[in-house]
Amino acid sequence: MSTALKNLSDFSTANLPDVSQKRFAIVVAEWNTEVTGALYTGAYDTLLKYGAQESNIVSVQVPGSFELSLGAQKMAVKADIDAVICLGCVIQGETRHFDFICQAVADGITNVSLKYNKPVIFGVLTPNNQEQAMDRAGGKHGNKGDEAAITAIKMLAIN
Ligand SMILES: Nc1c(NC[C@H](O)[C@H](O)[C@H](O)CO)[nH]c(=O)[nH]c1=O
Ligand SMILES: CC(=O)[C@@H](O)COP(=O)(O)O
Repeated sequence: MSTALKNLSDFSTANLPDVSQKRFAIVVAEWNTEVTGALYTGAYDTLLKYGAQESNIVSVQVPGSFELSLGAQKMAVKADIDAVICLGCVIQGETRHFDFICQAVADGITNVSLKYNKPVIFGVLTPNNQEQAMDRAGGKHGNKGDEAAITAIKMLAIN
């Protein structure tokens, strides 16, 4: 498997832009809070590590990943928000509900980003089970929250 024993958060941090004056919104789904909380910590700490100011990070919770798109839109519409990071974890159940949520949130977040011409980052895990989720929220495959924060920073370098 392509991800076996691989740290998926092994990304380049060369040539990152100065984001000391940039304002970020982090929108977090409450579902699977053990996972999304770890994603949030990863994203928040990574933003600070690479130059963002605590006072320039706005955090918002939504009930589930399906609501991330509206949460992102409520943040992206604000003139003083430069980038939005969406964090969630949708775990496959017995039915096709998983498919509809994942597709809806991927499409919804993309539409918000294009509508407001701002980075809106898809930091949503879509694992088959809890173990796969934890592996990507600070486990052996890294932290998708870290990746999402770095992605937001890198996108702000594009004018
Ligand atoms: N099963 C998961 C959900 N389900 C809830 C939906 O996201 C949504 O809140 C509901 O359908 C009402 O609109 N959400 C997750 O984030 N993760 C899941 O595993
Ligand atoms: C992805 C989900 O919404 C999940 O909780 C649904 O589980 P199920 O498909 O077994 O109803």
